[in-house]
Amino acid sequence: MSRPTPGEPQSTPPRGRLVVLVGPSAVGKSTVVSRVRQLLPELFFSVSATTRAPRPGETAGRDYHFVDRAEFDRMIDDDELLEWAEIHGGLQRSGTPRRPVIEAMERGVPVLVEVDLVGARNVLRRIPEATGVFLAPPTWDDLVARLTARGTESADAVARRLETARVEMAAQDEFDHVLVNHEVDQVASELVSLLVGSDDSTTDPSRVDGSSPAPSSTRQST
Ligand SMILES: Nc1ncnc2c1ncn2[C@@H]1O[C@H](COP(=O)(O)OP(=O)(O)OP(=O)(O)O)[C@@H](O)[C@H]1O
Ligand SMILES: Nc1nc2c(ncn2[C@@H]2O[C@H](COP(=O)(O)O)[C@@H](O)[C@H]2O)c(=O)[nH]1
Repeated sequence: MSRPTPGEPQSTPPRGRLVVLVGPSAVGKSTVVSRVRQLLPELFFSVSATTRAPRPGETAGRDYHFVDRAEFDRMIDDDELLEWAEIHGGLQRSGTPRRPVIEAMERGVPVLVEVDLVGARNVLRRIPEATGVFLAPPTWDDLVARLTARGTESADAVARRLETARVEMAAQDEFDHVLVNHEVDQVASELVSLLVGSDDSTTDPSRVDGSSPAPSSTRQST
């Protein structure tokens, strides 16, 4: 294997793309993310730290790093989080460990971060090259049906999540893409395109603004 000679510029891989996924509770973010992880095994999915308890079926280290409030506060104090937020009116705190995200991008690996609205705004402000994706339900009634059918929250928690959802739905225009989760496989493959660049606008001479063309289920939000 040949080594670079001293002084010779070393080639570094292009930074991996960072996609920030946001959407109201029960729109299907975790379901879509699981599918994306199957379709794109090289993906780095950012595992958040959270103070909430695991749901049935969730695995520590895969779905979340479940930590207590003291450990979460230590992570904030030691500046280990790229962003963090109080979720659902302070019911829980969740945050994105910074180092793994930056290191994966520097290795050229695509990165997917799933956060709430506050977290998404903070990541997009701190890392302007990131692509913001809002996952929307087909209709408000579909969202309510998914949340209640999941059956993981009390009636109070459902009401609080729907309050948060109204605020989140009103913010969808802030994002680069709005994907409507009619069908998990369709949305997952659109996210894969955004992560690995088959949407690359440089291959489309009709685009002169440098922006990415919209994937097929992207809705122009009004
Ligand atoms: N395209 C879809 N069509 C019908 N049901 C769906 C679809 N996508 C997800 N679901 C269902 O909706 C429910 C909520 O999905 P999921 O838990 O993935 O949502 P989430 O956005 O991650 O929620 P939260 O933010 O509360 O963690 C689940 O029961 C899931 O099976
Ligand atoms: N700001 C952040 N928000 C996060 C992070 N990880 C998850 N989330 C968001 O929290 C809510 C609730 O999620 P749940 O799994 O408890 O139902 C949802 O909007 C997630 O996107 C994070 O690291 N930072």
